[in-house]
Amino acid sequence: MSELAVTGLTVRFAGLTALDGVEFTVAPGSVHAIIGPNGAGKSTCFNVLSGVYRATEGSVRFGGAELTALRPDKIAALGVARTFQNIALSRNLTVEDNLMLGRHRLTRAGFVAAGLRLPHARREDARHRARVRDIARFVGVGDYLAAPVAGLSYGVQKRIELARALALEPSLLLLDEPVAGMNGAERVRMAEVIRRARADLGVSILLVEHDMGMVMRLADQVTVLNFGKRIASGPPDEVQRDPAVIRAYLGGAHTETGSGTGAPTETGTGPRAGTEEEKA
Ligand SMILES: Nc1ncnc2c1ncn2[C@@H]1O[C@H](COP(=O)(O)OP(=O)(O)OP(=O)(O)O)[C@@H](O)[C@H]1O
Repeated sequence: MSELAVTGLTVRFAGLTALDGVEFTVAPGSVHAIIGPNGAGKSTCFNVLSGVYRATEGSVRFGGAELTALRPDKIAALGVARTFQNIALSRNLTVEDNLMLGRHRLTRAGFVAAGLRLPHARREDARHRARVRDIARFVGVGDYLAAPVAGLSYGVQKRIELARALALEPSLLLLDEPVAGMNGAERVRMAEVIRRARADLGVSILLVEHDMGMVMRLADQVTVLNFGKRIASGPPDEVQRDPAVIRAYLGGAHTETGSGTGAPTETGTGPRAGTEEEKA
């Protein structure tokens, strides 16, 4: 299992510095959350880690590789999978086919062998389908394998998105707002799946999430960004009490638009970090 080490990460877009010398480490098998007000640089950070954006400066090391030099498919091939804030599934395909697509990098038989249904390609296909069924059951969508994604509820689709990332057999999972737009019961369920992905599969998880209840409950370590800079890091309960963090969330410079956003404090001035149960 590898550690993810981010050092001096800087991203500039024309005149704007979206990330400014950001540093953090995700220990193997841990859950690390990145939080911060809107526009703090969280998505930019995810996009660099998954190869979608290029870093202007700095380094992202994982398993001996420098990720800033690699394209998204090469990063995925190193065992880094991500989910997206907006669901990125093929809506007209079945759940099973979406998960098989997520597994694409692990399949050896080429298109021709698979198309001709040669014996070795058939055996490989059966092996992958069996694993996909296991993963679907793991995230609680086993009953929907044959169903097209389009007709399924939003909460179920978010779990399929997670299953698709797990189908890659990742050692590091990047989760971009996994409970955004979910109701309370769906949030509780997703939190449990994420907890088990770490506990049972040993996957390291980097989480961007506005729901502070989720962050406080799931994360071992939290990094707080504001205007592209790291302003705090540490265990959730420490970070929650950090005056710089409270100021960043209460400062009027940002507009909160997402559900469950607000100060990760219990001061009563900003929305309190409620648990998922409280919100259910
Ligand atoms: N492709 C881009 N081109 C120009 N500016 C960008 C680009 N992507 C992000 N930015 C800017 O970089 C800054 C950081 O944005 P980013 O989306 O990373 O913040 P965030 O913390 O994810 O915010 P949110 O919580 O609203 O998703 C913002 O000022 C944003 O407008």
